[in-house]
Amino acid sequence: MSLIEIEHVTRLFDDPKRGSAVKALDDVSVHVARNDFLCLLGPSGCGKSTLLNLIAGFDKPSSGSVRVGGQSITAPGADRGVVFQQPTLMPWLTVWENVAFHLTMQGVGKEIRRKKAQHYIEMVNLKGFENHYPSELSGGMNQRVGIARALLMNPEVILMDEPFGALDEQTKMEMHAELVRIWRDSQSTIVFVTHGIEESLALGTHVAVMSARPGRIREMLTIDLPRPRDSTSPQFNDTKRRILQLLRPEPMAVPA
Ligand SMILES: Nc1ncnc2c1ncn2[C@@H]1O[C@H](COP(=O)(O)OP(=O)(O)OP(=O)(O)O)[C@@H](O)[C@H]1O
Repeated sequence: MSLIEIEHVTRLFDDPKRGSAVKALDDVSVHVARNDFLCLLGPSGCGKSTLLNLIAGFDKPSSGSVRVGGQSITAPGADRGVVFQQPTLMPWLTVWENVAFHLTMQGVGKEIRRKKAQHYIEMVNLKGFENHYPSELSGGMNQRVGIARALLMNPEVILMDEPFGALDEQTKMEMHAELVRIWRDSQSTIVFVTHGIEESLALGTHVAVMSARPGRIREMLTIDLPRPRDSTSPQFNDTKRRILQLLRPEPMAVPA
């Protein structure tokens, strides 16, 4: 059984201003196995975030079903950690307090919170910054705090919506290496939204290439390139070319 099962999902959004509806997803079916690293790749507006939000439980499909671990998703849950493009940290809390934020909400004592936070702070390579505030860190470091916060809940699935979109190329590449290591160490399952072809190939075990309006899965690719991924290798570039072909707009049917 797959850990995540998305079956024939359609999501329509009402557009009352225009008296119509937007079909953000159209009959999307995706299965994600435990320990997979799935990248959802496609142009702006193809429904990547909509699909991620359905798995997170922030939204419900108009038709079809979304299950994680065999359970139908109706709301957010501790089995799914979410990392957004902006790390949404509390500016008045230190790094370790931000990482342990969910435990504070659960009324867990300070000593246990501190200890648990430390484990994940070290996992994301932020040792020494425990008592810094978000404003004292770089964008990449803040994003790592957000990742540590999601990992601390030990979720079965980590959902990431363009988490490195705001970072410069150099930092992004460092974060890719870091995230692959974290994914391996924590043996988690990741669904990662991106519009970057190279990013999807640097990270994923699978890439779901989506097409725009209505959002559909054009193809699910298995990426079995050796790690660390070498973006100059012929195999990497062959796969990149294949994805570029898939991302080209589908030709309109020509009347006979
Ligand atoms: N809450 C909403 N109400 C109305 N329309 C919506 C809503 N959320 C998304 N949409 C529409 O659904 C479509 C898919 O949006 P979505 O944000 O999922 O795309 P995306 O692939 O994540 O785009 P981007 O890469 O630009 O973030 C778009 O046409 C968008 O306008």
